[in-house]
Amino acid sequence: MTPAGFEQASNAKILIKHASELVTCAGQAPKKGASMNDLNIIPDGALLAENGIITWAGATAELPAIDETQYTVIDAGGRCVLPGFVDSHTHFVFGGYRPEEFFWRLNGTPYLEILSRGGGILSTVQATRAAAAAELKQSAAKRLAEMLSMGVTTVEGKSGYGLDCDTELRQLSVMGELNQEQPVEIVPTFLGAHAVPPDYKGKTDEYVEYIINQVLPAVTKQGIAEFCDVFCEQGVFSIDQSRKLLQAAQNLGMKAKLHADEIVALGGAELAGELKAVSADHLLQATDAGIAALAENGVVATVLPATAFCLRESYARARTMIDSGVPVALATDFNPGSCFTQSIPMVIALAAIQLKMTAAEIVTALTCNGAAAVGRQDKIGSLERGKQADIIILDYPSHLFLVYNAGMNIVDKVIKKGQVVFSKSK
Ligand SMILES: N=CN[C@@H](CCC(=O)O)C(=O)O
Ligand SMILES: [Zn+2]
Repeated sequence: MTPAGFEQASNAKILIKHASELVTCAGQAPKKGASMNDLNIIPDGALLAENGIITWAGATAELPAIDETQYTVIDAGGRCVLPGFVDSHTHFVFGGYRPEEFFWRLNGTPYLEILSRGGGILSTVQATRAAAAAELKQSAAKRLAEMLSMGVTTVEGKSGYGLDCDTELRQLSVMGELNQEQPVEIVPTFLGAHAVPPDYKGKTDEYVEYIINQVLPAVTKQGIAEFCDVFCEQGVFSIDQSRKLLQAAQNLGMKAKLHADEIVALGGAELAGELKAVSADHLLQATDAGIAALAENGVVATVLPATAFCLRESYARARTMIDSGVPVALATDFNPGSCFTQSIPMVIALAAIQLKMTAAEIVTALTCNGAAAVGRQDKIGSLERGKQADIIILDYPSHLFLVYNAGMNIVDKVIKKGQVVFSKSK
């Protein structure tokens, strides 16, 4: 496995030809309802890119006349080519680990009980506060490299393990630096309202005021987060507290996301609709009314089946969401507690088997709908003229193998902005 140097010239020209399937995912994004099955596949497809941007996509037989010696030429040799995956919900910058918690949960201690006893998220907060930026950066870089090898070309990353101004800013600036230094594009999200820190125990309203009055302004002043998120959950942040915080963030120009209806049906999906949040995530317990609110307001439902699996909870009703016209994205939720896996193959397997999504819907959910969940659908998520050349080449001829070769990583090559940044084969 050879991750090629990201520092290579980005003005390189690249030609990919003879893709058995060029899965373009072209068209309006996000896709919803039946259109989530529209992958717009070009058989025996080809693609040209220059300066990191796709200039042409079509059938190999119709390639424009070009001087191939000026291009990096990749013959896909009858394999499937598709847009890079967007992992639109992760918490990949953190200190410490919590393996013991996984087993407490398996033995019956609920996730929220561990948190209310001062463990869970709060134990990662302690470890993250104690970690220097360089240490956080080193472990995060390794996690990004693992994601890249599974075809992830863009990842959303959340703060939320500081719960104080300094550490939240440190997590976000680590993401900013990594964004410049390695190929996986990072979309930073401020999650200061991830839990109530010990010094504010029993004073959640005061903590929300602290976030609104002190931390949010510092984050926006530095311009280091695009989204603001909140863990809207029973015993964590209420609907009213979440609304107040997200409205304050929206007033400062940030876009909203919510951890919604994960453990308890609190009405987070309805709040996401009311606020016209970009995405509502988890949604294991979302009600019919909540799903209707997402559909009416075009909120992307980011479904995280690996978390439900690791928590042994019932899965989000992705089928109902799709059939109700909600644009659905899939993501890993990689974090040190509820879901310590960045495995895209696992997410795909769970989506097919447990969420009953089709292979095409899964590809849509991980590409153009994932792009919409991070507000970048105009730049990434599909292979069409004008979009960024973020591309995956599989080991096999069809996207169906992503599901069929259950739980396996079948990504052979990853191209980011027109450069080969990961290659399993020569
Ligand atoms: N549920 C809230 N936040 C994370 C878990 C964070 C943690 O347990 O460290 C999630 O999305 O699953
Ligand atoms: Zn999360």
